[in-house]
Amino acid sequence: MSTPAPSRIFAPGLLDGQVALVTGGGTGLGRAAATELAACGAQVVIAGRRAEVLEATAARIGAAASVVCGDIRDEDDARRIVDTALEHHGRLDLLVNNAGGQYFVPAEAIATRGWQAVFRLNVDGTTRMAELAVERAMRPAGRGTIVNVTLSPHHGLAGMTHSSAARAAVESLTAAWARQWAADGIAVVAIAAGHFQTDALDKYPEPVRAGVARTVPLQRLGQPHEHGWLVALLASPLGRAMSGTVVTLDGARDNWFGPWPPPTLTDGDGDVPTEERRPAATR
Ligand SMILES: CCCCC/C=C/C(=O)SCCNC(=O)CCNC(=O)[C@H](O)C(C)(C)COP(=O)(O)OP(=O)(O)OC[C@H]1O[C@@H](n2cnc3c(N)ncnc32)[C@H](O)[C@@H]1OP(=O)(O)O
Ligand SMILES: NC(=O)C1=CN([C@@H]2O[C@H](COP(=O)(O)OP(=O)(O)OC[C@H]3O[C@@H](n4cnc5c(N)ncnc54)[C@H](OP(=O)(O)O)[C@@H]3O)[C@@H](O)[C@H]2O)C=CC1
Repeated sequence: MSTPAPSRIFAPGLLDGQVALVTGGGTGLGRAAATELAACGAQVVIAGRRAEVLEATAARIGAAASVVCGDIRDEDDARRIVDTALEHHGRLDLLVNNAGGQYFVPAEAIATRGWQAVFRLNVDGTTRMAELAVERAMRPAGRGTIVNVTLSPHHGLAGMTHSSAARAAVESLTAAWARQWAADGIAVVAIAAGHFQTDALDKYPEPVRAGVARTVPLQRLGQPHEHGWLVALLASPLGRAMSGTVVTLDGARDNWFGPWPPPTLTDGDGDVPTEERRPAATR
């Protein structure tokens, strides 16, 4: 097994001896975070539902990475994910609550089950993982950092209103947990991510994808390694001092505004598209 290439921007050994658990660590932003954490010296445990995706990422990272399969929406799976990390390494310094998502849909077309699905994943799953990491690893050790990754909800996410509400809830939980767990030596920070170039964008309706970079004042999508750098920074001692903070990483996208629906998004009848359902086998 190979050792990871050193970080391009951080001092060698910044995170030596640290153990990180990254949910959704097999793909996109989670993979970039796990890769950078390993490059800084951390041991990384990556979690998700698909073994083959996780194994491929772990092979790319090398000996610093290990894999645990599970669904963060399931209580038993979530506990097993945390316990596996602890059994392998005897400690857990960092939880990156990265697994999350939603589907693109006009607000008035969101079914109750769809609203619940988005909350189960983004709010309930994130909460479950944070509480388990605190109870089983961080509080007993008297130290730890939790990084909650959200999609910035700061100006409302038209086209993803369920996610807008869910991500705002996670930001609020971040502030509350930071106060609640401070005496246990635990720091909690959120990253409000803008729009990043990951494979996950392929699932959105074509007109949404086509216009997405233009909604970023920097005029380009964020690159996953930039997100990885921020996660590594928050895993460093500086992250502990930032507990309770939401860090926005978005190329100034929070400053962008425009009409809803954007003229480029509607069809001849003025309707906004909803993204295609995933095939049943992958749900
Ligand atoms: C380009 C613009 C965006 C740029 C920024 C990018 C931001 C990102 O976050 S990219 C990362 C995206 N990644 C993901 O979203 C991955 C995770 N997402 C999911 O797993 C699903 O989207 C989920 C959150 C809906 C959870 O899936 P699951 O619990 O498996 O839910 P089901 O597929 O069983 O559906 C339950 C329920 O939800 C409604 N629904 C789901 N998908 C759609 C859809 N495409 N259109 C309409 N309705 C949908 C529906 O009500 C489903 O109930 P049933 O119809 O009874 O099955
Ligand atoms: N790309 C972007 O522009 C932005 C993304 N984000 C957020 O960043 C995070 C990562 O996004 P990105 O990498 O682009 O997208 P992905 O869809 O690739 O990432 C989602 C990851 O979470 C895992 N996951 C999903 N549901 C569960 C579950 N129930 N239990 C365990 N793991 C799960 C998936 O793996 P598996 O399916 O195998 O379980 C996958 O690895 C998400 O929260 C996303 O919403 C935020 C802002 C912008």
